[in-house]
Amino acid sequence: MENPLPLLDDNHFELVHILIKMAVSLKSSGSFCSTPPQWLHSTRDRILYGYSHSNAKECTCKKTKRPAPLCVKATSTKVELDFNDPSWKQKFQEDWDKRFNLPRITDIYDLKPRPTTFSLKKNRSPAGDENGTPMDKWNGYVNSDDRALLKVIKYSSPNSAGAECIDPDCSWVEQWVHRAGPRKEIYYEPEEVKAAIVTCGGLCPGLNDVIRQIVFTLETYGVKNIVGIPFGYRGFFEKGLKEMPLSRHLVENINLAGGSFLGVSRGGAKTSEIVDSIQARRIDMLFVLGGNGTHAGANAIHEECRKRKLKVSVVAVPKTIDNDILLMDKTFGFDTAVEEAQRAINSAYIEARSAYHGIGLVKLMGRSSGFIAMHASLSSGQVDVCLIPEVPFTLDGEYGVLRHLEHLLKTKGFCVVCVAEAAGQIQLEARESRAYDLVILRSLQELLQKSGATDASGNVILSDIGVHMQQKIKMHFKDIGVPADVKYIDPTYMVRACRANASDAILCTVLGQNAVHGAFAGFSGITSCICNTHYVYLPITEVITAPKRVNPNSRMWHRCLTSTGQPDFH
Ligand SMILES: Nc1ncnc2c1ncn2[C@@H]1O[C@H](COP(=O)(O)OP(=O)(O)O)[C@@H](O)[C@H]1O
Ligand SMILES: O=P(O)(O)OC[C@H]1O[C@](O)(COP(=O)(O)O)[C@@H](O)[C@@H]1O
Ligand SMILES: [Mg+2]
Repeated sequence: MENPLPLLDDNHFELVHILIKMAVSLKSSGSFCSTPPQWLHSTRDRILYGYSHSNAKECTCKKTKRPAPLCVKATSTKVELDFNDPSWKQKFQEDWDKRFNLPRITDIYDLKPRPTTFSLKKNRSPAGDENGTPMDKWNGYVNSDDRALLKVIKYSSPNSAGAECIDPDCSWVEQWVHRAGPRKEIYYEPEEVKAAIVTCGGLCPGLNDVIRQIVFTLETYGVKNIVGIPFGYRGFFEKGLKEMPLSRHLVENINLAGGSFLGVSRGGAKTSEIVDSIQARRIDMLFVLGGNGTHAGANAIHEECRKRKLKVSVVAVPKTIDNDILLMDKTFGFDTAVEEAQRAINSAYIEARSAYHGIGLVKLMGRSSGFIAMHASLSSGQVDVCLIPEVPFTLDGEYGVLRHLEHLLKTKGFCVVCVAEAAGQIQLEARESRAYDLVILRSLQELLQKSGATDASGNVILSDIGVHMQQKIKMHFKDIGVPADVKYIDPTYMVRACRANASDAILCTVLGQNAVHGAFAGFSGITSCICNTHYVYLPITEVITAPKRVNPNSRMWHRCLTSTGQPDFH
């Protein structure tokens, strides 16, 4: 097949860089820096970015005509901040509060709450316990004004490792998000509630743990009508797929196995048909377990329910081994995937170590980010080269990976390479254009052909970087006449089909319970997650603007480099 993109030399490459920046600048209709920002995150109507000091004088804010580091357009309400204005921080925070405000069914309905039926003190009625102690003296509930801090590091300079700054001085700005948990007042009559659970996307360790906890918690509130929607969103409209009644008894042991008790699927999400089905089935609460695609779907369902004025709470729980959802510490399943992945790395190490000039090669999943590869490399401690999509690399040439492998065979006698599924193949997306995306585009051209094919959900189907590298390594050592024994391991589906490990099982338990508390509190269009070690609710809109990626300037990536000892490969 013909390469759709010509190979570019450095000058042309710069030119493409400039053209893309112009496109991004037009698309986001915000100010844009003429040199690549250190980090940038934007959507069509929102753009939030920071600059390194070295870039400080080089671009201009569209509205204020000040140098770009003095302005940031940070909100969906299009607030543009002028950092010379002494009240910029207050403006930022007001806007932040608006963005992170949780949508709730009372936004469209005038509903009166009722005292909760959720109590861990079994013998107390909402009116008071047998000793007359009123429920409101029991401090087991989360107050609606409780908040958790999203960021806790105060960077003293934008040049601090991994710094994420709002203004050029990297001032301390409080970014509060809503604390998750049971509220004293609820907006549903549990006896009348019909609750549904659906699991979408690819498999992930912990799906069954979350399903189980949602059922347990719903029953604790007094819900009797709980159903599972089979095979993802497809189960809402595909004829012949029947909803499954769920109870504590039925789901008691499902956490002992991996996979999803309800089944999963990709694609086929037609929001209006799904909402028709929700209406016809008289579902009041919908719990959606999935990744970024599923979250986008959940938000669309939430919006459509609002449009139709349906009293339905849509609450998501972030699932993906890729750990690629914004703002949260991690998604459930990620820890387990890393643990399994390091077993594959260990096997590759043993094979390589035991062979004459052995090269162990492991490919790990991650559709758009290298978190599993980075963490498995760190946890195993056996990796000499870790390649992730966020960091550019070349295979050939003086600074290429192959030359380094030669060096490792010569000095150490063997080596282990861990490559992330998307390494060298991240698509350039204008809305999240970063300096290194452009280099990745180049390495994509050098490394692989793009087929342009997508899966049923619209995710780009990547080329097999593992097989490609295996062939390249073999050919290279044959060409230079050095023996090399390459052993390639692809543990892909083994990594995600297993049951959750201990830390994921706890995470699933908390997130599942909190999802139910969120629905009873009347929230909708939210996700139940962990941020900065605390359990919180975030509006779905804030977590789906782009996939989360490894920050090459972060301490974690630097630690990975320290551990592998690899050089820059470009
Ligand atoms: N932008 C979107 N809007 C609505 N539904 C979506 C969107 N993207 C994906 N979906 C639906 O969400 C489900 C899961 O998406 P997928 O990308 O396969 O997995 P994941 O949610 O794990 O990322 C699929 O049924 C897909 O059709
Ligand atoms: O072969 P499948 O089922 O399409 O899944 C492949 C993808 O699933 C994942 O494991 C997880 O993806 P999701 O979280 O989007 O489901 C990716 O790492 C991988 O690219
Ligand atoms: Mg996904």
